[in-house]
Amino acid sequence: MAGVAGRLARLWCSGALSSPLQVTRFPALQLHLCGPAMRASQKDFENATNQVKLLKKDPGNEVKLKLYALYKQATEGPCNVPKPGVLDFINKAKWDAWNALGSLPKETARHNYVDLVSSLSASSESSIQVTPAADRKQPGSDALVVTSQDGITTITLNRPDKKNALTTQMYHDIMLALEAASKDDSAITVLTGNGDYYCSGNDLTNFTDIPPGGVEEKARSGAVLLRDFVDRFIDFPKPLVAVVNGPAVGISVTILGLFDIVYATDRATFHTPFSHLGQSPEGCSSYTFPKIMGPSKATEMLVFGKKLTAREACTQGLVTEVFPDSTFQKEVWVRLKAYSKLPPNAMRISKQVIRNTEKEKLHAINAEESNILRERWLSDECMNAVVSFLSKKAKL
Ligand SMILES: CCCC/C=C/CC(=O)SCCNC(=O)CCNC(=O)[C@H](O)C(C)(C)COP(=O)(O)OP(=O)(O)OC[C@H]1O[C@@H](n2cnc3c(N)ncnc32)[C@H](O)[C@@H]1OP(=O)(O)O
Repeated sequence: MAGVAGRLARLWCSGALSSPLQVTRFPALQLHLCGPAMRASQKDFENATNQVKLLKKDPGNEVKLKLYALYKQATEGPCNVPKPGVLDFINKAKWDAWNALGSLPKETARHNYVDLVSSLSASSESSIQVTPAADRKQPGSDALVVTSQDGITTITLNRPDKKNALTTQMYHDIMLALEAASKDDSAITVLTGNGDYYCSGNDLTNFTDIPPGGVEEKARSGAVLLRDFVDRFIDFPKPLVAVVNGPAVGISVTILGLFDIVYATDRATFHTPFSHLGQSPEGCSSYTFPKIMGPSKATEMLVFGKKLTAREACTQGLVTEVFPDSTFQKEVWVRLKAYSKLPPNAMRISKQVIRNTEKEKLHAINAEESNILRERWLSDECMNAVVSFLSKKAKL
């Protein structure tokens, strides 16, 4: 290592690496420096296919056809299926668009697709980062989108029409995403939401999917899932940042105590209405919240369900910094990009020094909270609250 570092230092001082032109003399370095503008890799392409799902504005039929055609050309080559009948308008329009690309090489189609998506992302004022290359298995559904760029892996909750409520599948997908992010080459991992909410907590319809073993079995498997889910946050080895883009409810609030940084828009609120729902705290909040804000403020939140504004949450130490909504995305991502350039191993080790002494305790607390919740889920208080929400009688 010292030899490589020394050689690089000498090259740098001699000016050999100071000009972009001269970089071409070092093919290994060139590999790292060529971005989508020069050549769209398979990873860039995969990432662009994910970015499309996060576009805020509908790009219109013409662009959608163009995207479709380029995608097909990039993945399957020239149009190779029979022309649909004239009355099959939609499929015929798609076929025409694909066929019109003729023998365009797959690589060029891939490149054009990445370019087109990138221009759409820039113009859609997306609240989501423009993010190429992610070398990972994508989650099982569009409800979670994972992207990687500039040393940051971003896990985005993407069910804006349901206020990003967490389905059982999403818990599993978040765990997989954290597992992958812990091993990838990013320095920082971010959790955020798409749309006006950060997250409305546990999807209350999860309670309606009763297995053959009945409600007891449902409560038991729910507690196992909760424990596994929270364990991943306790053990996550890299700096973990919550970019809270809007109101946060339930478990999305409680696990914030396990994050290293929490940035919030001034539009965000923080709400843990456990008593209203006949439930009890999770995500280690029974320990982290009193530690962060003192027992009485924690009681107001966790027992009485007091909803905090972003500024109140910041004063009480749950939120690191609050930004005006109008500049939130810009300011936060500029900040995170700068942090992500810091030496990753140093950041990882410093996090461990800060967090490791508490890990065992947190695991024990998580186990206890999950057990208690298993009982709560079987209570009349909880069942009535869920039925009430599902029959649209009650909201928070
Ligand atoms: C296995 C691990 C278990 C871990 C346990 C965790 C505990 C918790 O997380 S407790 C917190 C549970 N969350 C809630 O109680 C929130 C319930 N939602 C609401 O009170 C409201 O929807 C809202 C205050 C979040 C938003 O109200 P608003 O009027 O702005 O929008 P809505 O029209 O109500 O919502 C739009 C749409 O989204 C659906 N939805 C929102 N939140 C949830 C949710 N948590 N579960 C299921 N569905 C949710 C809502 O029903 C609407 O759907 P429709 O458009 O189809 O009616």
